[in-house]
Amino acid sequence: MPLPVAIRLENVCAKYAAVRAVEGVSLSVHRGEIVGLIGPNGSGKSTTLRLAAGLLDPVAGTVEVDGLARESDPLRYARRVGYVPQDADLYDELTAEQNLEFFARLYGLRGFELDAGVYRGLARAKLVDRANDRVRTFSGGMRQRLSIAVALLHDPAVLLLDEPTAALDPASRDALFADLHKLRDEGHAILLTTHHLDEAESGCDRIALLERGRLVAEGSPGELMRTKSSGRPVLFGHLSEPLAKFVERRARLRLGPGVELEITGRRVRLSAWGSDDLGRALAVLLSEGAKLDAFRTPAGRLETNAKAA
Ligand SMILES: Nc1ncnc2c1ncn2[C@@H]1O[C@H](COP(=O)(O)OP(=O)(O)OP(=O)(O)O)[C@@H](O)[C@H]1O
Repeated sequence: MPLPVAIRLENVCAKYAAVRAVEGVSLSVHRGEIVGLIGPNGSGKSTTLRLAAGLLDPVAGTVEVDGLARESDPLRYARRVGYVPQDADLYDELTAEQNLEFFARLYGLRGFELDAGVYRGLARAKLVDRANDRVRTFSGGMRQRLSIAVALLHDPAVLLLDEPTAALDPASRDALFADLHKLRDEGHAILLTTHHLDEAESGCDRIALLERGRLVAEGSPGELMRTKSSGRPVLFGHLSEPLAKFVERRARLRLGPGVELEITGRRVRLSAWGSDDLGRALAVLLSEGAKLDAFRTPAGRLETNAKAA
């Protein structure tokens, strides 16, 4: 029997001035479950997460954690939610311990509770032996672990992560998912966004697919594979060096119709209508100077196709 629902979005809509970013999304995440929000750029993933975090007010619909509507008690709601933004909100010039202490004080921890929270955070982030090192000396994986430990300082039931793997290499990404699986098994409800279908497929219990602000499919990775597989070839890669924005723009101009290129941090996803087109697109990317460490095209894996949907 599934554990109770921890976070529930019911028919939620969000706008930025005239831009309708999320339209009528209903989604629940149970305790002991990891749900991955996927979708193309601009489909509303981050906005949905910000709604769930209580950082953005919906223009319609309700958002609840453990049955508590945000508007009824915003402070209690905030205590139940941990949010890890895309760019880690850490202080580079402070040490790991000082960062944890700073945020723990903001959460109102004092005395023994404060000391215990900071130590638990260091242990959770596997940074006990780096407690006194400044964050600016940390790798992407270490920063990400520390950000998650900060988000969990007040022991929330719900953990929300925006593109948590964007700046991670494949080994750190796998380590992150191992940590998330442990948190899930401890009973946390986890909602995360990703561009990468392969990691949603292997790391999440359920996937929700957004397109143009609407939830267009939801289910286990297996279910979505059966209903949404389009056979469109896709390639996942990892850049050994970040791609300059102007190079990315130039490559996009040359890629031609039907080719989709998504770059998140160092992670690359390229898809096209056919294998030949995909090969040509890869050649364009490489000729523009992209340095891909590794790439793979998982045959028969979950792939969505916004144009054909
Ligand atoms: N602060 C903002 N002001 C105005 N429009 C915004 C703002 N943030 C997002 N939008 C718009 O809202 C829509 C949804 O954006 P959102 O960032 O939620 O999508 P996303 O799926 O997370 O995209 P990405 O994968 O690129 O991060 C887009 O049209 C975007 O341009």
